[in-house]
Amino acid sequence: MNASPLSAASGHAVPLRVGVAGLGTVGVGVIEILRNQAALIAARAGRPIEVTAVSARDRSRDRGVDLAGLGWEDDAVALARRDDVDVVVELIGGAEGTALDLARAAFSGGKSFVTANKAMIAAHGPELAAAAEESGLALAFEAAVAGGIPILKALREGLAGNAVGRVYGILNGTCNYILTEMRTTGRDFSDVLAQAQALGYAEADPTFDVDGIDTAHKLAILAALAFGGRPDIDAIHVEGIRHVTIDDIRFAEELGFRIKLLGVARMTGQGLEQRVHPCMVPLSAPIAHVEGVFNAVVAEGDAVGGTMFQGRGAGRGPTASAVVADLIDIARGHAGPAFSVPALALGAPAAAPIDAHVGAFYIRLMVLDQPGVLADVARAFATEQVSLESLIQRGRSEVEAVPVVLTTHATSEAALRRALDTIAALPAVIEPPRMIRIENSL
Ligand SMILES: NC(=O)c1ccc[n+]([C@@H]2O[C@H](COP(=O)([O-])OP(=O)(O)OC[C@H]3O[C@@H](n4cnc5c(N)ncnc54)[C@H](O)[C@@H]3O)[C@@H](O)[C@H]2O)c1
Ligand SMILES: N[C@@H](CCO)C(=O)O
Ligand code: NA
Repeated sequence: MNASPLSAASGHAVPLRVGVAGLGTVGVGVIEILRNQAALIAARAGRPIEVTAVSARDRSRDRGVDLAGLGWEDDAVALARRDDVDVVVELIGGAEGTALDLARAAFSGGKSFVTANKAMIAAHGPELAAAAEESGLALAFEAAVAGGIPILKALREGLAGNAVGRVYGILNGTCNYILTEMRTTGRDFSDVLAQAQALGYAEADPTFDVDGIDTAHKLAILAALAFGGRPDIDAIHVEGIRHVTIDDIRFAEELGFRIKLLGVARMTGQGLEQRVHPCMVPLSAPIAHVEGVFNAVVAEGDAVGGTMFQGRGAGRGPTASAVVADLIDIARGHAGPAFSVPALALGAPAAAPIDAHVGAFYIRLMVLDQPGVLADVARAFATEQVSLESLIQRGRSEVEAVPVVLTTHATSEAALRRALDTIAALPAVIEPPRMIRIENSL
């Protein structure tokens, strides 16, 4: 257990002593905020919060923060055994390995644990929450979802009186930054990704960002808080943004949409639907205008209706802001359960398959403009009872491919996929059809 906030003998506030593992983008940010705002934080927490020890890979590296006077551990797990550490903050990353060893060691060593590691919480959150709760310790991970936006607190506390029907959002700053820069500058994907990495937004392995995996980790955690189940990454249908082209972005604008990578979790008659994929979002929806590194989360409760939270989802200051808020909760002595119910009460809701999804679709085909092609395409949709809403064809060439863009009315995903299989096999369709789901109900 942490030391009690007030020393009985002196009446002086006892500091909360923090060990930080990982001194990269976020770790350095946490040390900076705790130092730069020490007086304000002590006043709010009722006692000072002080970093006493750190662990990182290279002791000699200049990180722009003064580490003099701090304990140093080459092995991060050793932080969990130090007498001068009450709370361990893990900012290394990775679902397994050192991060997980450190989390387990913290709880067995009687220390609370704060992390920004969504990969680990999505995979092991319930086990770690149970270990914390058994010992009266805190597990907190506000920084893991939507960076600086206090969305986990909002779901756990502010919306606690609501049954949530749907929660969705832009949960990856790197992807939103890439899509925004592609649209506004016309630059290509890899160029913009390198910039997001330089700004400290991207994961150590940026395929986690661009392939939707990071969004899925965050959605699994959000859904767990919103619907009271264990995070279930395997139940999430995941697609990333690699296939989104400048052409798609331009067609979207023309059709009155903007392309966003969304994570959506919704309770349906067939179970909990969880999906991560690029979406065509109507320009009239507020979330269409959340740009750059900004994230947004919309949570819909039965009593409150829709609520939207917006802020920076990645980067040093925003992410460290959330870590420090968790530390202040722990210093105050009211961190609450890690999820919105005790870990042992987390359920396992049935998963609705993606084929059961019903919605409108944007389809882009690259076709040779020969007589009869569009008739064949239209017939494939008609056979599957897929009703078309609009069609755009650009250019004219019987030897070079031209784009044909179609949008559908609401239809079942299973029927749409069968139609696309038929269309992909047409000789005049020379690239795999590209499909982007349209979200009209935002
Ligand atoms: N950067 C962001 O915007 C952001 C936002 C939200 C969450 N996160 C999460 O925060 C965590 C840290 O991310 P980051 O961007 O600061 O990463 P980073 O790569 O900048 O920093 C990680 C640090 O950990 C150190 N490290 C690696 N292995 C170690 C070990 N065994 N012992 C001690 N130190 C070790 C590395 O040397 C590095 O300095 C990750 O879980 C990430 O998913 C990052
Ligand atoms: N790589 C993540 C960091 C924040 O979790 C992002 O781009 O959103
Ligand atoms: Na957050």
